[in-house]
Amino acid sequence: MDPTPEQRDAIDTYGDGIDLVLQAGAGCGKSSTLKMIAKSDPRRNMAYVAYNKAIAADASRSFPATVLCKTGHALAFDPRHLPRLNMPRQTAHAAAQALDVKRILGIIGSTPSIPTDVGPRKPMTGKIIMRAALDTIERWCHSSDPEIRKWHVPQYDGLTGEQPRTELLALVLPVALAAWADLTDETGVLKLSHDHYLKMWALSGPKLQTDVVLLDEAQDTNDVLSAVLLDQDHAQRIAVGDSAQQIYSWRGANDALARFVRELGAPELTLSQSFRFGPAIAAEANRWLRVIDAPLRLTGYDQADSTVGPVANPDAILCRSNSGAMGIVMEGLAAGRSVALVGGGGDIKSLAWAAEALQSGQPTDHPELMGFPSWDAVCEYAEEEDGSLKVLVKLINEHGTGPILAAADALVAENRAELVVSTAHKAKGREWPAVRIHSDFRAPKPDPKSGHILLPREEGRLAYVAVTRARQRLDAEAFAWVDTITAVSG
Ligand SMILES: Nc1ncnc2c1ncn2[C@@H]1O[C@H](COP(=O)(O)OP(=O)(O)OP(=O)(O)O)[C@@H](O)[C@H]1O
Repeated sequence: MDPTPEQRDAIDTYGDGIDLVLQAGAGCGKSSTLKMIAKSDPRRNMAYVAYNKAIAADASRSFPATVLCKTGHALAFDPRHLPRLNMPRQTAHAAAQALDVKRILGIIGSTPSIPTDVGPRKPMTGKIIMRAALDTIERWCHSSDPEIRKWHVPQYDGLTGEQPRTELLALVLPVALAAWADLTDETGVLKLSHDHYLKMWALSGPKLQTDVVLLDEAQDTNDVLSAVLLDQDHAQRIAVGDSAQQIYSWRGANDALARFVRELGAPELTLSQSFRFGPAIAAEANRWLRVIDAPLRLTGYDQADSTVGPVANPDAILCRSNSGAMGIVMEGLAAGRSVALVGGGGDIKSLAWAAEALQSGQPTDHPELMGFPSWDAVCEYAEEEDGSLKVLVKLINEHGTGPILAAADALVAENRAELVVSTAHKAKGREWPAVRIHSDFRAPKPDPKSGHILLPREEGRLAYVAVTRARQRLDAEAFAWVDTITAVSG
């Protein structure tokens, strides 16, 4: 295949031996370009860093042998971690007992409680404190910060006010510090996770034995990994991705493409010729790129036939939330179709179990619901907000948790499904012939101060990701509100 002028430019700039950023729009032949680069220079060793195992395995099969294809975790892995990684699954309750949370906090007798934003005090059992401490360690592990600090403790819905937050920090931080000390101690008792050894590796200041580092999907990279790769000053550093597809900043990921430009002064090249879809879908993508003020515009492939309009039987339906996706799964099952949910039913099951616990008066350590003392408090809170909690409450109050759990158990594998349902987040990197966007992507409400219809920029990027998953037919009726947006935030 002949390189396009943009691909030629990328190969030539690589040949100049300088650090480089490659902004590759959806379906614009990013992998092909990286292979062209690797083939242009067979004498140098390259390390291609993929964002998941499947992509690393795929790349290992198709890239030249000079390219080592691994995830960041695989680069960091050391077999000495195996016994701690292979420990049996440890619940927050078991971890709290193993670490003896009560001893760390000097708790004698009754369970401590903290105030909540919605009124009643919430009992903080050892299990809940441990869960929050482990969440804190996870957030810190994703950062490039050398020490655990209070900003690593997640913001939990229902516990965001000053007093709840202060009291939460006083319980969680000492346990997080003790848990990390345990995890780094060879005789420790807590189960190790992949993020834990990645952080240990990063803290050791590793140097990769390679001439070139290629970071893929760089728009959503945890700082812990970007910092290691930026530090490889003996190597030529290349970041590849699409800043307009950054959709995981809410989980702490950052745009490493921007970091490479800022910190290395790397020039930024663009691939804008899409080979995935034709001009109609490219136009839909460009509407969103315009809304979010992205510099990129896609050119549709003139040899691909694509249409935008109602699709009766899509291959995939993309949703904003897990609960929205579950609603579609249940509709599909009720209509007698075989349905797959990308990523499986685990997320929705744990939400349903957490709701069940609250409904029967038990506390839950599920991060989305742990800030609430009761199911009524969740419902009350959801009334006032307009996000995913509202969709969850509606789903659970409408169907009950039993049918939701049964539907999760009735899911089939994607290759056996008549319909694939996915959140837009989990559809990252995927494509289907015919895609419908679900109506749980809601139009933003007017901002009370300015009157603007204000769209958070990351929501606009998510919409761009969603519409660009379609190859041939796109039903984006649910995004009819795109033209009403008058401002973006974030
Ligand atoms: N220069 C080219 N001429 C013709 N077809 C091309 C060219 N470059 C890439 N393609 C085709 O485009 C399609 C997508 O390419 P590739 O797999 O490299 O993209 P990708 O890495 O999946 O892109 P993205 O990550 O943006 O989805 C492939 O079918 C590939 O053969």
